[in-house]
Amino acid sequence: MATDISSAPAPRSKATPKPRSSAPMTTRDRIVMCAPDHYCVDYVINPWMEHQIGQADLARARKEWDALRSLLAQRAELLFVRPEPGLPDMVFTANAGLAFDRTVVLARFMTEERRPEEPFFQAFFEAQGFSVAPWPDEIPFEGAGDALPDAKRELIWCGHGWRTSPEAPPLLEAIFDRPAVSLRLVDPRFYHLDTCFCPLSDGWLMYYPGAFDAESLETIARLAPPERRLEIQLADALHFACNAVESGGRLILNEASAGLQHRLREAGFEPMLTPLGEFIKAGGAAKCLTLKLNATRMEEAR
Ligand SMILES: NC(=O)NCCC[C@H](N)C(=O)O
Repeated sequence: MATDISSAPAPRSKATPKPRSSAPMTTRDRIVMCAPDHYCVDYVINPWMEHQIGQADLARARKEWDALRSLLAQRAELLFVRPEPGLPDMVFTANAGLAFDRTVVLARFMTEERRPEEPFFQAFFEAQGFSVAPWPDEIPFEGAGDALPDAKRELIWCGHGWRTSPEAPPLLEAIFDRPAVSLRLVDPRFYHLDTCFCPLSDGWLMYYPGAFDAESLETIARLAPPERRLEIQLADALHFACNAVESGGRLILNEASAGLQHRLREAGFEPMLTPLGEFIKAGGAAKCLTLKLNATRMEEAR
């Protein structure tokens, strides 16, 4: 994969960290969410859900989700998908698909439990005026849970190994006309790429190395210079620190150790913690509860 990293920016002086914005000041992120009206854990499709059936507290989940929504609404435009009874994981809109400009690739879920969500997400995108890119039914793809745009490098980081097929990245490359870099996930606790990897603005990458095979770590090292790599410890990864949403100049996440928060500030980010423990019972946190509609052109960003 021939991505040129020679234009990577020089590291900012550690003495003068400044919060940065993930988007030009004139644009606001557009983010899709789905209210937890029907949220619960009533099946097990990842290790986080084991022993959690019936354990999610809906009132507390609603409070956590409302707090996340309020934080995001201060600086982003929010759009809402209608929650459907019997589809408790619809709250995790990251998995609905991957959208750029007016085109969306819809999820083709690996697990039977989540496949019934597909038509509802499709209806949402069509109502918003998106065109749905054709996708082969036999190739699982779990949307922006496993496909993370990197604006600086103009590529898409793609995870596979648990939920998304290794055949997905070349298809995404063709549809979105940008490189898709494959990373293999090897730890079942980090079953989606967004649970262990987070591309940030200015080419920064925050990730938990233990979630990847050796070849994938080499790929990351080849495309990102050490001064732009923020490797995190298992304890932070288990608190879903990588499952962060960068929006409006802030980095919103469930939890991060004091050490990680310090490193993020040194790198110029403004971490903002908001507890999401009820959703971690189903294996998701801030990033999973959101889907950014990516705009590559100013006129599309609104
Ligand atoms: N990691 C994500 O992008 N989403 C979280 C999905 C949680 C859901 N219970 C699942 O296993 O598919």
